[in-house]
Amino acid sequence: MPIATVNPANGETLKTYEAMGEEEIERRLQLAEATFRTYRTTTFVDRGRLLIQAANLLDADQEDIARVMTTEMGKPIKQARAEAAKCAKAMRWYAERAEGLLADEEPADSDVKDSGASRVRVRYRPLGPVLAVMPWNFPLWQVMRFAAPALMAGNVGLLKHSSNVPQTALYIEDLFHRAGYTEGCFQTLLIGAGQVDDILRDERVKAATLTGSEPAGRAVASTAGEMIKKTVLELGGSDPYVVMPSADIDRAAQIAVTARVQNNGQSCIAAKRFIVHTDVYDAFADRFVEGMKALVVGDPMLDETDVGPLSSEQGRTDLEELVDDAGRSGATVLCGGHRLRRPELPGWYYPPTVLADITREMRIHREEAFGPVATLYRASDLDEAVLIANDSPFGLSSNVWTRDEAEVDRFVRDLEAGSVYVNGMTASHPAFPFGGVKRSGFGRELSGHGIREFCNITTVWQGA
Ligand SMILES: O=CCCC(=O)O
Repeated sequence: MPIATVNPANGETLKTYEAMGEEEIERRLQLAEATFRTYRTTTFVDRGRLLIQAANLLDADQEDIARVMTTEMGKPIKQARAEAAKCAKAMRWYAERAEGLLADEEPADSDVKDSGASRVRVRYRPLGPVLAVMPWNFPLWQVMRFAAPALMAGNVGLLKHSSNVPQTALYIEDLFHRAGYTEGCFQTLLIGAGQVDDILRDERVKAATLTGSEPAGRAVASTAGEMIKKTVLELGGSDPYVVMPSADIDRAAQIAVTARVQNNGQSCIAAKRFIVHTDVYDAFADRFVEGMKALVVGDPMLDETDVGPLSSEQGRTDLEELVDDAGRSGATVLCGGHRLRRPELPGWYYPPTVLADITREMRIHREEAFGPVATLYRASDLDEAVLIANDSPFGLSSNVWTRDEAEVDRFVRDLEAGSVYVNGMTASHPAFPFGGVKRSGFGRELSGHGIREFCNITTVWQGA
């Protein structure tokens, strides 16, 4: 894939970039290593000051960077502004808390004594240059939620961003430089996917984090495994959204629409499979379909737009194929659907779609639908709802709607996912761990768990 900005709202190529060659990559790796040697010795106060400055600059740039993101990948402009604001919030969150999150830990006195020590401490030390392979869907947020904790922990970052968001990738590097970070603290590598493997194998790169597709995750994890390097993987999701009879059905249906179409339906934590108790199935389905039909699909630069184009023609083709496959196997299209009903706009649009009568044989039951397409399932009771919810290779997040605390306990006990959101939709927050199980990946981002992922957790044992 060429490194280029191609506007998904009209297919126009606006800017192309040459991939960096071996010499430039070598220069940047050397710089990362050299910078780490000194940056690792800076104080939390110094690091926090830099990160707050970057957050302030980002706030000032909000409208400009929002427009760049929308131009590069098509998200509605209001959501792009919110993404920039969320990044600044996470940067401040880590700037203010990293020292506490990484404070030395002291084991219990009895254990210290038992080990024969006079004192034992656990210290979180940085690892070194970390390679971040990031996706286009939240082009600023995905990077910042790695960069903010990594930089606060004393690591330095190397970014391989998705090839369709080069201007956003370059903006992030520039943002950190303008904030006062030395050049090697955070560098964007404009490279193709084929150049990642060599960089990951380089001894100077100590760890990697990847958010993206399962094949990309598998490739990075397998090289990292061979090289014995730590990785965090955040891959796909096909999150369940379970609605039980005691729920507020109007609200559950209203939030379901947002949960499915946020970011034009291209979010790993978007609710994708709607599993509804048979007693409230019809009521929920009517309201949900009504909400999906009412969405404004159109130019993502307009404030009134709810759903813009998909990020690429291939992305739309993939989604169409999933929907067509379901249709051929007997799914009922409650709204939206196949390409003939695609809105007649020049870009890569796809209409908000709801499919019912889903069976296990359909590809859409097992695969992630990366676009505004929802699948509806009917469950006869809680046990069946859990069975359907867990019948997926993915386990990123989950959503349940019920006012019955016993049911909440059952869902929390049994759902195979990295989080359970009750009476609300999944939304990442700097303070809460984010990540999944099964083929959604491993490791956690955000919170104290996220910042400790790329630390050398060091036991310091002192004798008498
Ligand atoms: O695509 C997955 C990440 C979405 C988010 O953190 O809000």
